[in-house]
Amino acid sequence: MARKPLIAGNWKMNLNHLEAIALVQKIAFSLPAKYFDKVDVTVIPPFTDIRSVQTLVEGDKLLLTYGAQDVSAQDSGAYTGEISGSMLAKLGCTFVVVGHSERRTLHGEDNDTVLAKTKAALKNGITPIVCIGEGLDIREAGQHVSYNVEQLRGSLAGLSAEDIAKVVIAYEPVWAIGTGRVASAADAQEVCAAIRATLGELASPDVASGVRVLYGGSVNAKNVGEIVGQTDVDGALVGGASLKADEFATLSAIAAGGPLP
Ligand SMILES: O=C(CO)COP(=O)(O)O
Repeated sequence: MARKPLIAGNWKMNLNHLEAIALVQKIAFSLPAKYFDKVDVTVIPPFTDIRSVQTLVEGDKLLLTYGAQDVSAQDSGAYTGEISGSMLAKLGCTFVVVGHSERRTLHGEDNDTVLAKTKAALKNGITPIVCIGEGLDIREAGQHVSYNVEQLRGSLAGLSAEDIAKVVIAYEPVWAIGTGRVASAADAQEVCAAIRATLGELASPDVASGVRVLYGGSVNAKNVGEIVGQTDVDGALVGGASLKADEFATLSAIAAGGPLP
């Protein structure tokens, strides 16, 4: 099944709502409509920027989409500081990142939490981008494939094939995030292929062939072509390079198969 590449820019805790508007305008200007037939492009700003991004995207009928970096596992109630899936749906979010390694590490999110948040996204019609990835110790011990397969199984445990068909998976080796140390294209392919095989077991080969599996970790305009050229890599979750309009537009164009803007 042909899978349309997805380039998702995870801004992390960067840019206020005014800076967000400026960046989205620049990206949209740099990436004319013709590219969007061949690549889906989404920005994932902090919560406080989303309303402004929504107003801009809807007002100017931009073709890029947007999402959030996290979602509560709860529907509503006494959960100070949490943001619900229905709130994000109301803001027009297409995607939500779930289980990013920074949340797994800094906020103690385990697979059960990630699963609950994945369900919260699905319940509200938002596509979860479920993140998995090994640390350097696991990679050096040669355990990365089995580690990622187990993390994937835990993060999707009990979901129906119909639900699995609606998720995006992001493989982000922790040692490659923000370090400038990108996994080789072969490394990315090895784990992404194992992810797809596992999705085949959890759902069906047919479902697995339609699910987008992204790579993330020091992706930039120079390395994105080789990475998304791999059979089982369907795009990228981009951190640092997504904060620069020109670079993000260029790498999105490369993922679309060109030409460069
Ligand atoms: O964590 C990432 C995206 O979610 C990757 O970040 P960098 O692209 O800055 O390495």
